[in-house]
Amino acid sequence: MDGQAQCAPGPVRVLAVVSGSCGDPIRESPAPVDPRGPRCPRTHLDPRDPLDSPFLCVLPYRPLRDQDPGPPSSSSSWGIGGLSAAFYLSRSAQVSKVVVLEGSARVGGWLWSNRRPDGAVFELGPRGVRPVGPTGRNTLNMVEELGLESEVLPVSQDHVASQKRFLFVRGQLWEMPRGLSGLLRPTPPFSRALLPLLLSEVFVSRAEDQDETLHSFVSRRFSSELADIAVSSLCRGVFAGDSRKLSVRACFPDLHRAESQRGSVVLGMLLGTVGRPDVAPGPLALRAQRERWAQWSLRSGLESLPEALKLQLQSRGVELHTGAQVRGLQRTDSGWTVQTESGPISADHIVSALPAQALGSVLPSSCSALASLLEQVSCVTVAVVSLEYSSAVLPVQGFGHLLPASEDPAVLGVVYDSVFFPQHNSPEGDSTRLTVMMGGAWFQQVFGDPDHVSTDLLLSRAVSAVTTHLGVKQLPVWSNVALHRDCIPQYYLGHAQRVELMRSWIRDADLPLSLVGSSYDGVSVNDVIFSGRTAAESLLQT
Ligand SMILES: Cc1cc2nc3c(=O)[nH]c(=O)nc-3n(C[C@H](O)[C@H](O)[C@H](O)COP(=O)(O)OP(=O)(O)OC[C@H]3O[C@@H](n4cnc5c(N)ncnc54)[C@H](O)[C@@H]3O)c2cc1C
Ligand SMILES: C=Cc1c2[nH]c(c1C)Cc1[nH]c(c(CCC(=O)O)c1C)Cc1[nH]c(c(C)c1CCC(=O)O)Cc1[nH]c(c(C)c1C=C)C2
Repeated sequence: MDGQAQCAPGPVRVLAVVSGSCGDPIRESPAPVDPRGPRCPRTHLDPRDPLDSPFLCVLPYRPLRDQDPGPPSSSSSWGIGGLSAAFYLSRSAQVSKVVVLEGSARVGGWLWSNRRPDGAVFELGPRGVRPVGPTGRNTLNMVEELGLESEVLPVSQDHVASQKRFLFVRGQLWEMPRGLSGLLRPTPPFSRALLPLLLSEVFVSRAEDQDETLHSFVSRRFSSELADIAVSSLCRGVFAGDSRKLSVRACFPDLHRAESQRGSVVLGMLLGTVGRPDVAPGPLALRAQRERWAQWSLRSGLESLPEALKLQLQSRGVELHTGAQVRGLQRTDSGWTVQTESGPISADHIVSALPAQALGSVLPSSCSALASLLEQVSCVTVAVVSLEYSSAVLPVQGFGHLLPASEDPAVLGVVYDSVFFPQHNSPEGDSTRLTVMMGGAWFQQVFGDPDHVSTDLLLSRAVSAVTTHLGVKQLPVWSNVALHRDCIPQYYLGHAQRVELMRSWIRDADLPLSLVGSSYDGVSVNDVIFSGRTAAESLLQT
């Protein structure tokens, strides 16, 4: 639970600090060499602020009768966590005013869609959202409330992109095992059939330790081969991280709950576990269930979601401010003074959607114990290389492929974007859009300091991965290199306990502060939106 707000009687203002600077500006380059030249002219995306420009969201909050003009307003951009917190706070009748401050110039944080003038969309951050579970239903309910139903692009569970995922292991592409045959027969690159592993897992005893790495958990309960190949790849495909360091409890709480509640992952999956409280599906979420969606996006890219949130917040009277970087936070009798570039702001409560380390660096010295916990949540850097080929070049159809760390630390995986969202292709021709993701936990080791890495090196590494992995001899006709510095938090061993400690420290110190965003309770878009809702609700209950 979030730190409970100790709201002083009288006017109550909530200040949410939300980070929004998202790494380097995009470096876009024409295709390496193509005799016909690039099909599209170089496009320039919205410029982003430098990395050190913070992105702030200030949410003053007070009873309706006690209106306050708040700081001057201007429009700007927020990460999905801060926007969501503002969305859930501002729809409450208890809240008369919400003000959002930030330092960058575009909406959405990592929800970042590169829209080319010819209509093609290249996602630079998330490209698909899952509709399942309480958090998936919650996001669809929000999408509906924002009036975006007609923009939704669903991908059904029967679609080839939902059915087929690949691994690139020992220099070859392998389809991940699925269905009965995948269970009964050994399916390369795995040497053993899965069924006996699943059956024997039921008899493996529970761990005594509080927490365990994903690699150790899966080696212990299933096999070291599964851990080395499948789990290493999975951790790279979700956290861009190292399965030998990531915590099972924090990264995949369902697995941890299955073991602790049922004594077995398999039994937990069959019998179910008690987790997050459920969320009632609205009509769109019910449609997703009926039509068996596996994931969804939006017609103009996922960035439309924060854009619609921004419009919704403005229509509710939320004030949106840019150029108000948080320099520091000081405690006052009634809450906080926030030092910003444009002057100090008073607030009774802060909902922070800054990355944990950024929040740690602006807290006052009286909060040093909390700051040192926050500073332990580090992030990894990912190079996202978008490539467009002029024709259908893929030898296989599916979602994409991943590589275990042992295969190639540099390349995490390749997404076959044009397979599952052909609506985002250029309207002309039969092009193939791919995204190569590189670096993550191995970025420094492979590419060195992100400040000094060359765009050409990243581009040529990505193009050669596509050639080697997929046998594509053509060169791309268009490309874009984006370096996302510190974009995915790593939930290392002990993360969940650290987050509990942060929140109990906040409670014990009566600190009017809530923690929102990908640094704490899950990195997916659904998790982050849900964290905004949880923080808003727990604040409104206080
Ligand atoms: C390449 C990529 C692919 C992804 N794919 C998926 C997917 O397919 N499905 C899915 O569900 N999720 C996906 N995610 C995860 C999801 O997009 C993010 O976890 C989520 O958008 C984070 O939202 P947020 O509001 O917590 O953070 P954001 O605000 O979006 O980001 C936090 C930003 O704060 C900046 N910052 C750092 N220091 C400071 C400071 N001092 N002051 C201010 N700002 C600072 C950082 O640069 C960082 O970019 C992906 C993420 C990435 C990067
Ligand atoms: C190769 C790197 C990455 C790819 N996607 C991401 C990275 C770092 C980031 C990412 N992908 C997903 C999430 C959200 C998780 C969730 O709980 O919804 C994030 C933060 C979704 C996802 N992608 C893959 C899996 C197994 C998942 C989990 C949910 C699901 O099963 O759909 C696999 C995968 N990711 C990438 C590729 C190339 C790939 C598999 C072939 C890219």
